[in-house]
Parts: sequence; C-alpha cells; structure tokens
Amino acid sequence: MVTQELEKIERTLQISQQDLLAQARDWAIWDDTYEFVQGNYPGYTDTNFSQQMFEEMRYQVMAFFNAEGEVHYLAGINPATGQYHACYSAERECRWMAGLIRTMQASIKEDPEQGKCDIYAGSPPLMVASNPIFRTDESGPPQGWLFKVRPMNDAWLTLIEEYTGLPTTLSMADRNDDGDIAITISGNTILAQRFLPTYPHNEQLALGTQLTRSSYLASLETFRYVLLWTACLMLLVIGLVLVLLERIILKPLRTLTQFTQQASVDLKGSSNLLERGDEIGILARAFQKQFMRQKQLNAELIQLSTHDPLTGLPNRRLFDQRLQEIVNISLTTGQPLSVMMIDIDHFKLFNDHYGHPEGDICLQQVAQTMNDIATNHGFFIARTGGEEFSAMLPATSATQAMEKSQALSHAIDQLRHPHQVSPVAPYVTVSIGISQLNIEEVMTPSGLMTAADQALYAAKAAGRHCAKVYSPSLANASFSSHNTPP
Ligand SMILES: Nc1nc2c(ncn2[C@@H]2O[C@H](COP(=O)(O)OP(=O)(O)OP(=O)(O)O)[C@@H](O)[C@H]2O)c(=O)[nH]1
Repeated sequence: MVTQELEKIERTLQISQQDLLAQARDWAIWDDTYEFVQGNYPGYTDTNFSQQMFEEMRYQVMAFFNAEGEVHYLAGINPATGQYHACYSAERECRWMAGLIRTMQASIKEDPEQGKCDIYAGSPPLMVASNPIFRTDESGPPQGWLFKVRPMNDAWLTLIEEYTGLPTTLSMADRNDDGDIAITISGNTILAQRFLPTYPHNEQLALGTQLTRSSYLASLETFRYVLLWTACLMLLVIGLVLVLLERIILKPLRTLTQFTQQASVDLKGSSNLLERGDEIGILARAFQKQFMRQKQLNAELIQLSTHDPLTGLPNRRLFDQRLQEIVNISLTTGQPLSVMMIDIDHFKLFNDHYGHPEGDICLQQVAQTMNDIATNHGFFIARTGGEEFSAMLPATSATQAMEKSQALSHAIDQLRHPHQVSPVAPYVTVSIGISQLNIEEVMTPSGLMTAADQALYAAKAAGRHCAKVYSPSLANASFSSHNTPP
C-alpha cells in the first residue's frame, strides 16, 4: 500500500517534469528565440521577461546559450534575496547562478541533443528542462540551447501534496542504488522513499512519503473483514445454488431416471413427476406415453404370437408351452392330466360344398362353442391345426375327459351348423381322441399328443362323431390323423 502511495507521488513528479520540458520546448522552438540567440532581436528580452512572469511560472532561472555553448542571456530570481536579475554573463548580479551555468554547459557538452528534464542536486534540488533552439518549423541548424529551471522547494512540495493528497518529503541522499525503495518503520509512522538519479550523478534525490501506520492497518483490517464477508456470502450463495440445483434439477432427474427404469413395469407412484409444469414434467409425460404405447404394442404382439387370428383361440405355440408346464406339474404332484384332440368331420367336403369363407365362419362358431364349454368345465382349449383343436384338462382322468368330450360334442351338435354333404349327419360334427398322462407309458407332452392323435384316428375309423380313449392296441395300428380313414 505504501509503495502504491509512493508511486502516486513519483507519477506526479514525472508529470511536473514533462510540463517544464514542454514549456522549455515551446520557447526553444520559436522563431523569436531563434533570432534572439543570433543577436537579431533586441526587443525580445523587454517583451518576454519580467519578475512577475518568473514568479507566476515558478521559474528560478532561464538561460540562453549560443551555438558555441557560451552564455547569451540569463535571467532569474536570486533565491537568497528574492531579487530578479537579467544579465549577458554569470557575473556581477548574476554571479549567484554561476555554478548552475557551469553545470548546464557541462551538460551541453556531454549531450548536445538535450530535450530532457534533469534534477540537479542542491538545496533545494532544481528541476532543469533544456532544449536546443530551432526555428518554429524546426528547420536549420540549432542556434543554441535554452534552459528553464524550477526550484523543488517548499512551494513545489505543497503543490505536490495538494495534487496527491499525500505528505511528501524531499532530500538529497548519498547512495548508489538508483530506483531503490527504502521503507522505514518507526512507531506509528512509516516512511517510504524512492531514490532518483540527479545530475551530475554524484548524489541522489530521496523522494518520499511519511504515512501513519494505524490508518493503513485499519483499512487493511476493513479489507480483511470485507474479504471474509465476501467469502462467507459466496459460500452461502454457492450452497444455495447447490441446494436449488439439487431440488430443481438433480432430484427430479434422479426420480425421472428411476421412473424410466420402472415405468415400463409400473406407471403408478410417479404422479408428482407427471404433474410438473417444467421440462422434467414434459419429459416424464412423454416417457409415460411412450411406455404405455410400448406396453400396448407388446400386449398386441403377445396376443398375435400366441393366438389364432381367425378364431381368437390360443394357438399351437401357447398350447405346447402350457402343456409342457402342466405335464411337469402333474408328474411332480401325481395328479391326473388328460388331453383331447378334436377334429371336424369331413371338413374338406364342407369347404368344397359351401366354399372356404363359409368354412371360416364354421370354424369360428365351432371354436366359440368349444371355448364356452372349456370355460365352464375349467379346461384349456386351442386351435392346433386347420380344422383341428386340442384341449388340456388338468386334474382330469381319461374317464372324466370322456364325459367332458361328450358335453363338447353335444354342444357342437346343438349348433346344428348345416353340413349337407357330410355322410355322418346333416350338420357339423366332431370326432375326439383322448389320452391320459402316466397311463400306458405316456410320460411326455409329445407322447400325450401322439396318443390323443391315435385315439382320434380310432374315432374317425369308428365312423366319426364319437370319442375314443387311447389304448396300446390303437398304437399298434401305427397311423396318423393326417391320414384319416375315409
Ligand atoms: N375354410 C377353412 N378351411 C380350412 C382351414 N384350415 C384347414 N381347412 C381345410 O380343412 C380340410 C381338412 O381336410 P382333411 O384333413 O382331408 O379332413 P376332413 O375333410 O375334415 O376329413 P376327416 O378329418 O377325415 O373327417 C381341408 O380341406 C383344408 O383346406 C381354414 O382355416 N379355413
């Protein structure tokens, strides 16, 4: 902080130097001055110089040198007497500035280009700006040099203090380390000093500021306090944002994720999510719609793959699947299990006579009738072939199945669906083959179905419109229902 304050004073010093250099340049690059140093403008001094001008401009000395570096004209206010003097050499009343003039001449020799603002060591130190003398358009060779000198006295310090608002100190120091900063702390005061080069280089100017530590420590304390509160406030805001983020986005997103994982199984229990008015609610409703559609499609697909489209009865795939399950249960529990194979008599003749569409209607009516009986008697029926149906009867012996087959056959007779060309009856009739699991070495689903098929063949052979229970003697005949007797 102290260094920053000191830099303010340094910047002000630089501005002050630039200002004096600009003023020296203004005078040096001016046709009147150009003529004056060549002795061609005798009225120049009367027009331009006065004690008042020096006081107002805070100049101590103005010195003009000709092209040879010799004094052409000098003017200044003697700091010891406060008297204004103007001379053509550093003698008599201008003797007090002789030392200064020598330093200026040494500077010209060292650097004829000039155009700079040095600080000359002294008490007080002097700010000295110099520039070669040219025409206003800067043409022609330089005809000499102009130096303007401003004392860095108490009045100058007061101006700097007013400008910077900082107490400023100025002294000469005998050090070699240009540009260094020295900080000295003593009790409640802190002195910061910058050491600046002077001309002709054997001393340094110590530009400093003396500050009260307590006021800076207090502002440091305030700064720490503000920092602490800002940090707390930021933590609070971050915490709040995290809580809101958790409540508004993360939690609903987690719920949505759970919802998407479970929704295909159960769409209930997510009503909160579905009622939300934001994007998450929109997403949840879209997901729900999609899942419902998917469920519906799945159900339709399952129905299509397991049911016969013409009659609506379960198909062979579902029948075989269920049969496998029920056979396993029966073999484990020892409960009886029977199957029936039902085939419409002379259905080919029906189709040939009435046409295929009528055959379809007949199949639908027979299927519907058999399904009603199956529902009433608690067994499962499926369409397992063209005009062939199969039923499975859990906890039912072959004898009991025979009774149920008669109920089935009777119900179909009662339909009185016309079949004029049937050699059996003027209406549609069925033949039924029955087999029972665990009887006569029938132990597997396929064995059960083969036995029922053979019993069906026996029923067909026996004149149709009847039911037969499988026995090994039927098996010896070795035939198939797809090759039924005429
Ligand atoms: N309309 C119709 N006919 C079918 C369908 N599926 C199979 N059929 C017919 O059912 C008939 C079965 O004939 P067959 O196997 O010779 O037996 P059948 O004429 O019923 O004679 P038996 O079974 O010996 O009494 C064939 O004419 C098939 O075209 C179907 O979905 N619709």
